[in-house]
Amino acid sequence: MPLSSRSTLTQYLIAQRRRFPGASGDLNALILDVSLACKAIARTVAFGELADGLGAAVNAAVGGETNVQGEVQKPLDVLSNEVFLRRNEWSGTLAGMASEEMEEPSQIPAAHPRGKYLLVFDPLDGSSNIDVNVSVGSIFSILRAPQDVIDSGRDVVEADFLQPGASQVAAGYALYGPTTMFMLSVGNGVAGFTLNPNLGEFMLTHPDVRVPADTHEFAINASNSRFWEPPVKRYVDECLAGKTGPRGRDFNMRWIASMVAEAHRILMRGGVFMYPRDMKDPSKPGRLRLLYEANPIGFLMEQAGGRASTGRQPMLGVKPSALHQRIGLVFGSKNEVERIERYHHEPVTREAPAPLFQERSLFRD
Ligand SMILES: O=P(O)(O)OC[C@H]1O[C@](O)(COP(=O)(O)O)[C@@H](O)[C@@H]1O
Ligand SMILES: [Mg+2]
Ligand SMILES: [Mg+2]
Repeated sequence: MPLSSRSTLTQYLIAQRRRFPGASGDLNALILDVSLACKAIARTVAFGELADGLGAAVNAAVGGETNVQGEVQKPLDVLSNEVFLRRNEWSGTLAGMASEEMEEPSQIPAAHPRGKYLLVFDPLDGSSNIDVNVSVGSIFSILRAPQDVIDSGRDVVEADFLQPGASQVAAGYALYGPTTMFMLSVGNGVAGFTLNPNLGEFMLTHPDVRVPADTHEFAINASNSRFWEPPVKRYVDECLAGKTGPRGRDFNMRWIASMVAEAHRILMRGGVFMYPRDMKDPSKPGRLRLLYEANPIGFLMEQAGGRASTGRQPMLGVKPSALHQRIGLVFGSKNEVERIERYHHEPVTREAPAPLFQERSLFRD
């Protein structure tokens, strides 16, 4: 059956599975469970201050609790994490899960069947935006469990998850915006689905998402400019110089403070996003997390013809060293990301800085 805008996520997955005649269907079952978790979170997010049990405290800190990142947990962070765990632990497709909100990997309870995949997620990205009613989302990455985990059915440990982004079997996110969307790649391009609230179904509305190679839109938290490394300063200064600078054209800037929403804008119309490594806190080589933010978004970008990088090397080639590892992240339109990488590899010469870098930078120290 050919796919159309009336196709559901299930129908799309069935069509994808035909590429692998021997496939068990476990991956499809897992993705459908993830999409169900996202629907449940979408409902809660949509109720806002009215959400049951959350009430006016919807965005207050949970009794001052912090997660493993040392960041304040909101009730919706905790609730979304629970929804992901509960929705996915029964499917029989998973060997284990890991999340931004849990220090250690989560085991599939002994009474439940275990499977061959690992699920890693940021249950709510951009949660500081909840109280101002700005888009948030859930990001997920699916890896194959190491063979000995599959064979023995043993408990998972951190090392099982430390696989480069190129090993992802599938990745995606749900965006809880004016409409709820589910963006997915199973390694065969990127497809986008819009939640039909009447049917409660994700419908295929964006069958083949492509990121334009060029853009005149960039996104970065400019309040960190004094901590940026020279290649990032140079790139931003050149964008800001617009028509009068070396780029010879004007750029627009965006910052939503919700990475998943920025990624969505870039998938839809191009752009470049940067949360680069900087000198703000030497103990943190970047703000965003490799396994459940940078890698899944990087996978989608690359699958849509864009590029994802640390600034120095392709993101998907990085071998992770820790479950909650942070990393500098640059992604979006291919030609711009490649330019930023080039700036990182060019030697910084004090005598010949980028034209506007020292004299006319709007973001000078
Ligand atoms: O506070 P800043 O510097 O604007 O950072 C915003 C960034 O933090 C994040 O919200 C981090 O994600 P979480 O909300 O999952 O912790 C990103 O989505 C976003 O890009
Ligand atoms: Mg996040
Ligand atoms: Mg989060």
